[in-house]
Amino acid sequence: MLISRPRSLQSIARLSLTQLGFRIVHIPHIRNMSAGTTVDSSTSEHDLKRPVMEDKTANHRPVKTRKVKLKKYKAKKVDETSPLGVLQFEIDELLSKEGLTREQILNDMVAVLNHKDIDDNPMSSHYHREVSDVPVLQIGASGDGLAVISNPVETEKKQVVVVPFALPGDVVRIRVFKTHPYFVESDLLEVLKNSPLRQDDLIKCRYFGKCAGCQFQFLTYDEQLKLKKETVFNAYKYFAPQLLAKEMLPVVGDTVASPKMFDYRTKLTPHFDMPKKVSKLEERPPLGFGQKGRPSWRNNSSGGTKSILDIEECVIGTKIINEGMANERKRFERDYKNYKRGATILLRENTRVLEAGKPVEDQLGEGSQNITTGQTSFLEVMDDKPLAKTCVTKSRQVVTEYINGYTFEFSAGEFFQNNNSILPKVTDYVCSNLQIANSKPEDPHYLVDAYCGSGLFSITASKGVDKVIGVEVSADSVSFAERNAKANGVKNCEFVVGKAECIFASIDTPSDRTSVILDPPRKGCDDVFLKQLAEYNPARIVYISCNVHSQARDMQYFLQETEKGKAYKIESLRGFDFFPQTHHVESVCVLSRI
Ligand SMILES: C[S@@+](CC[C@H](N)C(=O)[O-])C[C@H]1O[C@@H](n2cnc3c(N)ncnc32)[C@H](O)[C@@H]1O
Repeated sequence: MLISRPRSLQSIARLSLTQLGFRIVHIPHIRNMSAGTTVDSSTSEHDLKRPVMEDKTANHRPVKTRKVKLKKYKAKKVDETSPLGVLQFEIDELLSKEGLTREQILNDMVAVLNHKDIDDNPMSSHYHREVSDVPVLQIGASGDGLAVISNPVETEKKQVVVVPFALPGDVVRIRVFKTHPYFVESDLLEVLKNSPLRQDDLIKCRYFGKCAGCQFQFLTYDEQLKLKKETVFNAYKYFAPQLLAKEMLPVVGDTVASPKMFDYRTKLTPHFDMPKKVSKLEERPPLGFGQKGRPSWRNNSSGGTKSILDIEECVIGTKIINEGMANERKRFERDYKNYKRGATILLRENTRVLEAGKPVEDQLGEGSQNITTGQTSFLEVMDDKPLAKTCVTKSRQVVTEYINGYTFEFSAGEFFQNNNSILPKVTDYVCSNLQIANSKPEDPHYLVDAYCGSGLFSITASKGVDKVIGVEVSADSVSFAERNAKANGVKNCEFVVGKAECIFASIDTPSDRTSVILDPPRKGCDDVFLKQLAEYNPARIVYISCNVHSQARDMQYFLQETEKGKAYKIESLRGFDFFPQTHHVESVCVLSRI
């Protein structure tokens, strides 16, 4: 009789008998099947219901129906431009370098989830194991190392393993702890041989190597900038391959450095979880940031071992943010029993220009307080004028930033760029790239700032143009954009609450005299918007993005799939390092009409 089995069961049987090396393998449902059951190959891999069958042997008793419930493997749908989506491209690239195919690295998820070995251990215990002497081959956009190891069960196969805190050229010992179809996740246990890139003496933070926040502290800053340049190039290689093939990409420019490499983050959000099945906290839970796996390579116990690390200071946070964190931790120590569920604490830097002759304390406003003295903590800083910095913890409270001579106010909980040290460079760069070629000073010049937030680019670019129209979906941000324009004496900006996709219906500025700034959220722009943008046909486009992968996808769509987009070229492309010590890169792509 022909036995047709679903693929995963076939592979379970094959694994069990030929590759595990066990004498007998206890797989009762498979033994029954091989006694003559036919399973339609269209049956779900995961939920097999055996039909009632007539046993043609001895006594004609019907075989009882038995339901075999296999645990399902549910692959989550991922956005291609998310870190997991990008990893798929990086895996393919690694496989092609190593002369491997996807079939050779496919893990049998059903076996991992359902199978037991002769000693009744779950099959996952074979997959999830320590592996030593693993050479790390490449580094991905998320800052994790990638390597190839042998499949522990199907020995002719390999596995791609993601190793956080590992660099190409490192040789490491790892523990594999999670299996996915095309890769496995691991913890870095020990670095056996250092990559030439690795400089552990540069590490400033005792939580580095454990905390999910930073990935690059052991690299020189130059190396970090080089890696980010590669990330920009790779993003276009993966998501805009047609542009690469048709030589429509300029050479990626050097990544623009952040003036501050540490002490730059003006916003941090430490959090804590309520332990499961606990309605009242009896001991203070860890308060800090997420732990990246269970690494042990740095051999220290800082931060504890829970999934949230207890973190007292953050070397990339500004000084006043760290003071606020110290205050809020003390307050949490005192009040944690009052919390009924986990929470996030907002820490946002606020800057005020000090008026001469008035006590500083009277000019601070609300902010994180020292719980012993009840005083708002502050830092006095001398810039071109005397400033006081405080740390705001209430999301509706208004905070102020000073950038390139402009003042910006916004709600502490709303979007605003988090590294103010690099913002003068970025705003200058954006302004200089909005200039329309061959225009005379007397020619009118317009700017549309789609996704304008509280007006950062609209206002800083307003001098060079006759009129700015900003669009933003958050009404709160738009009211701040209006308020910021007024406070800075800027009269040529108009802000609209609405979706960027709707802006073009109401824009009446001549397109060949108009430049457009795009600064969308991580997911990028949608096709409807890009089509309308192409139809509008502006003279120049400056696309700023915190996700270079969605930017690359959008650029290919705009230049290849829209009618009028074909009449543009990418003039320049480069990263800005808004987040030193981390893998993040902000990308700026400039388009002009051919
Ligand atoms: C990355 S932020 C940029 C804000 C601003 N350019 C800045 O640098 O401060 C993206 C902004 O887009 C807004 N946004 C999200 N979806 C939008 C949409 N469909 N139309 C207009 N604005 C949107 C968000 O509220 C957010 O303020």
